[in-house]
Amino acid sequence: MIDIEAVKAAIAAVAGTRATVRLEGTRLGVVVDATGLDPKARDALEATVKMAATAPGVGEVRVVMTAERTTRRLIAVASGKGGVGKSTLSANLAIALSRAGRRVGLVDADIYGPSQPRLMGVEGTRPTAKDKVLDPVPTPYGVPLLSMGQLVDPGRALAWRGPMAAGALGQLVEADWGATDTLVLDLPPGTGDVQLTMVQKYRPAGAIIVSTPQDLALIDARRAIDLFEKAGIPIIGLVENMAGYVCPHCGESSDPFGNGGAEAAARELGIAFLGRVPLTLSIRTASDAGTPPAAEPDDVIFAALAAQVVAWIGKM
Ligand SMILES: Nc1ncnc2c1ncn2[C@@H]1O[C@H](COP(=O)(O)OP(=O)(O)OP(=O)(O)O)[C@@H](O)[C@H]1O
Repeated sequence: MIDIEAVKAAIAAVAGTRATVRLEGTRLGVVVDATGLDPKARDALEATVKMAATAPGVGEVRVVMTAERTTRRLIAVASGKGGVGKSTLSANLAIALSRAGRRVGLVDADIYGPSQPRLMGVEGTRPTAKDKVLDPVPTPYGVPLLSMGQLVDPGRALAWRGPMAAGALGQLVEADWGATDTLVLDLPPGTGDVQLTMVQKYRPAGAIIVSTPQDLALIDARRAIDLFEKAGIPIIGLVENMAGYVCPHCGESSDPFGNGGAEAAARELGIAFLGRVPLTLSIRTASDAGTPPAAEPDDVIFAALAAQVVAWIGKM
């Protein structure tokens, strides 16, 4: 005999008025209104309701979460030229977004130097596939990953033109991402045909441009912005990487390339300025060792960038 009132009380204790309970024979169905919850809170509520519903005599428990599933958004990270820290930023932003409550996956589309498997601590891991659909590789940071480097041998993709690169990107983006709601896309550096074709075909919701202080006087950042404007993709904003040098010995910060230039450049270009990431030895060593600094409990730098991106997504 099932004590339905006790079961209802147990469910109400964790879900309040969000839950509606129905018993058919020994089958218990619970419909939970998940409106307004972020993806992680929604998962957590589903798990606690399931636990609360498991009572003596109950055969099967079915929990149905209502409210629309959020659509998966691609957030592109781009740079006008190589070596500005686009991959480092993509990895750390993906982790920081995950820590901010989003369900995040990372797509490494950088055919010229796919570095995400190393940055995310899963170098040498190959994804499996089911019916030709790839299964993203889990990483120690709760952000599953697919990388061009896991599909093709280094060097082979270098000569690809746009359509081939976009075809390969399709396998990464259309993989089995499950409940992932945000895909951070690490684009190849530059603003040529490969990047334009990828962007036109997979239409990111928005783009983040990474630049360094010494590039800002140059036209690279502007070229990257033009690329997205041409494709009709909104720019989320500009991140200045390697902004100021933090001495590993005394912790003092200095600005060999001046200070405030990026913010002024963003203003001039008519885009938002998302923040600066300093040039520090620890960012380089931690990233290269596969232990991204955004995963550290005391991270504030990448968390602040992620907060801006979450706010931008919220306004969409
Ligand atoms: N803020 C930083 N402080 C110190 N080192 C950094 C910082 N950002 C990136 N680096 C280092 O700079 C190098 C280049 O970074 P990264 O590979 O992320 O650049 P990229 O723009 O993605 O390059 P590519 O165009 O080759 O893909 C790496 O060794 C990385 O560890």
